[in-house]
Amino acid sequence: MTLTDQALELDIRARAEDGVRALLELAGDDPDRAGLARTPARFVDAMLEMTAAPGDPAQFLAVQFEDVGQVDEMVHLGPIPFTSVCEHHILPFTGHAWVAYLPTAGRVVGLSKLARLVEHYARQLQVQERLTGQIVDTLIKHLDPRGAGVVLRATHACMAQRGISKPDAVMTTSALRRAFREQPAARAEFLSFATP
Ligand SMILES: Nc1nc2c(ncn2[C@@H]2O[C@H](COP(=O)(O)OP(=O)(O)OP(=O)(O)O)[C@@H](O)[C@H]2O)c(=O)[nH]1
Ligand SMILES: [Zn+2]
Repeated sequence: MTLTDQALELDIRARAEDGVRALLELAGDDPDRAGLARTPARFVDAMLEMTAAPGDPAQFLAVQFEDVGQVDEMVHLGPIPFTSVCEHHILPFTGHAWVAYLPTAGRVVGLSKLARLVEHYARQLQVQERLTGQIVDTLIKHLDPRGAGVVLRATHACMAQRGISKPDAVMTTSALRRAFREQPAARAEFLSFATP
């Protein structure tokens, strides 16, 4: 990062903290009282952490195993807990992901990579439908499996703590590709795994 980039980042950060101070004032509080003095900095840090999109799928999905024998069956991981941030209200949505694929010969990844994939796309400003599609499409792109599917179930703080105030309403989304979409048996097998 150049000095100019660093100065720009510091300037954006200062403006972001000023924005949080303004929000606190708008909410009728005193941003200078002791309990709130570091809140703008903490909030900005939290925001950066929650949207940091850890890891690079192209790198961690490139480590593929060829010596696992003939893998004809579905590989499935879930429930994988995740938390993401709704891009409309910048509030969390939290739940579980189920991820599965039907490997192409020699294209199997370590199980943790499926959880890393969920984590990568969850730690961004999101809507649940896009998050679901990005996870499955990245698996398709890097593993070229015969089929893949993702189900997400989550509760959204923006529906729980404001607005319509329905704390327990669960949003379910799914994205099915190739055999999971085209073959009823593969679809049924995946969806039977992907239940709470
Ligand atoms: N489809 C979808 N909608 C979402 C997601 N997260 C939040 N929302 C919805 O995004 C919508 C934003 O609607 P707007 O009418 O622009 O905002 P709003 O006035 O705050 O909406 P209310 O929540 O109905 O008060 C709301 O209906 C949220 O429930 C998501 O992941 N997917
Ligand atoms: Zn929202």
